[in-house]
Amino acid sequence: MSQSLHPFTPSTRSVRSPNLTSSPFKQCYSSPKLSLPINNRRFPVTSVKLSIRASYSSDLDPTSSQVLLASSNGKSFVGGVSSPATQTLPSPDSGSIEVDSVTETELKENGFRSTRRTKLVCTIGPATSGFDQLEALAVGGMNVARINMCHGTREWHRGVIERVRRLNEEKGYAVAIMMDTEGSEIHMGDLGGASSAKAEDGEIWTFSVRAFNSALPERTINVNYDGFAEDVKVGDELLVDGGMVRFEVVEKIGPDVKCRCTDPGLLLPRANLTFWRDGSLVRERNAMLPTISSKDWLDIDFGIAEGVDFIAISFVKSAEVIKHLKSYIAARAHDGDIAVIAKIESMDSLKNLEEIIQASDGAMVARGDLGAQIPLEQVPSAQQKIVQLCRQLNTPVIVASQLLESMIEYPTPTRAEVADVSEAVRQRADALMLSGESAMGQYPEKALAVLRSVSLRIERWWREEKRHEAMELPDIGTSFSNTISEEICNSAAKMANKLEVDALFVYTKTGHMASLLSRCRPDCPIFAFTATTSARRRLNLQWGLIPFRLSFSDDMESNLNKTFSLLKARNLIKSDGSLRLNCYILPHVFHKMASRINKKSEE
Ligand SMILES: Nc1ncnc2c1ncn2[C@@H]1O[C@H](COP(=O)(O)OP(=O)(O)OP(=O)(O)O)[C@@H](O)[C@H]1O
Ligand SMILES: CC(=O)C(=O)O
Ligand SMILES: [K+]
Ligand SMILES: [Mg+2]
Repeated sequence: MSQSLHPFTPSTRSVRSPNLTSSPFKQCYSSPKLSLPINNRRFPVTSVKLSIRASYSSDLDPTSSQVLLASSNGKSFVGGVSSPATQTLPSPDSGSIEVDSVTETELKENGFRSTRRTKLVCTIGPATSGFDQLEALAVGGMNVARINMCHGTREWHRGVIERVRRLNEEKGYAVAIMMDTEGSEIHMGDLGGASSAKAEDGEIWTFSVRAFNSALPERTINVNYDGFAEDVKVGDELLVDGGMVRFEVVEKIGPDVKCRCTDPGLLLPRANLTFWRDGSLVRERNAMLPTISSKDWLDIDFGIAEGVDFIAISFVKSAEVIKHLKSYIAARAHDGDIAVIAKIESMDSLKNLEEIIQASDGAMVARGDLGAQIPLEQVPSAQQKIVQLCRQLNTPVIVASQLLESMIEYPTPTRAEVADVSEAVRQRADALMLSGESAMGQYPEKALAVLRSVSLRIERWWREEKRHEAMELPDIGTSFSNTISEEICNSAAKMANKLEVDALFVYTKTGHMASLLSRCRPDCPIFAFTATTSARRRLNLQWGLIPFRLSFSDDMESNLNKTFSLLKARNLIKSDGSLRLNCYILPHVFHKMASRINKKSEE
């Protein structure tokens, strides 16, 4: 057998764990190759001494997460590709491993190191809600399907959720579902059922808060916010969708506001409205509207009942609302957690950015509305800042809106759009999102293919040319055990880059260790083995993680044996065992070392 294992241990053998005596660990311990960076600035011995006692007595379960690096010499993949559609899926019992069939194909075709790291979110609308259309997106690399509660009925969304779930079950995908709330900002009504309306230069349109029982009169738009007619003034500028269409307020007649179109364009149902006075956004009483409206709460109940994986909250203003929603979900969601995503799309959210990101399980740079609230030229720097901060605070981040806007109508993107997508990938956002391109565009699959190919190309470029500037990652652990996890992941990622290994393996119950590894953005993909289907789906949003579902125990040796035999059985590694493991890292090895050092210094 050509398999050889080299552990990541100090040169002394006395740290050997008593239960690690049989194959494959025997071999590991016979040829230790690496020495532990004990003097590493990031893992000072003194801090180990100070806090080691606390770590055993408190929340740390040294075996709850385990990290391993794997290398295959780039040759250990078997070429045979099984079609996702025809593959027989193992049942989710303890003797099986589940991985997304698209990823599996990609791993077999391209090798571990060439898998896509940037995750892709597609908004599902009329253009993509059918089973076959959803399947085409799944095949094309959709990791998360987003449903926007601004549009459609709950019944309609329920149908989408059911189809995505069926797709996952029948065809072996792991597409997660994100529900996006409407929020209570001002928006237009649904255009009386029309899919769009064209506003021409100079035309007079009526924006009204009246309820119309019959059909809407011509050139009339319903506004959802009762205070609208009172709050606007003659001379104000009215921006639809952040400036896609512009009007000037010319007259107010009771509940009706007459406006002249100054920038013509297409009005879409439920488009967002903002009004500006003397160059500033007017935020009258609407600033007092709740972040989560009564309709949103009903939608949230719906999302919990349907077991969605993520709930994205529109127009978040502070961390309070996120905390409130998380406790609401914790009290109600029985089937695993639902992650809460804060949409950064208002001035308030920028003001309270750090506390919002701290409180959330994820964030979205919602550039559509953000660009209506701050000057457009400030959106790129806001994006960069949000993406960086999210990574520093270990919160996954999605870059959303208008990435490939022209592809709603045309089959190829503009060069500028490709450059925009590249920039988001280069910033190493966790995920990119399609909105109208996939919801109601003419070329949803093509748009997704562009996101995929640009992501792959930029990621490769950056690996090959080492373009990435190192980002200072601040310590975020709030307890000693968290700090240990963090340091282990930082070191593992560093080693993985240096040794050019093919993958990092992490066994993680909650996904926390996996996300700490993802935060380091290593050069190789991270195989995250997790015990539940819901945790696996949630990991789908994070950069570089390849989530597997696998039942595992606290016995690392049996986990590894099981993982390798299951990966071999799936043809993900060669059956002759030629996958070479360069090294592995186990938290309890660190702990043993730490306690030894502790003892020694006491002697
Ligand atoms: N479920 C749906 N039913 C009908 N049309 C939809 C649906 N979802 C999206 N769309 C269409 O796709 C467009 C873009 O979708 P997206 O979800 O990005 O809308 P948005 O209203 O701009 O987003 P947000 O309200 O979150 O800022 C929408 O303006 C709408 O026309
Ligand atoms: C996605 C979203 O809500 C926005 O861009 O405004
Ligand atoms: K929304
Ligand atoms: Mg928005």
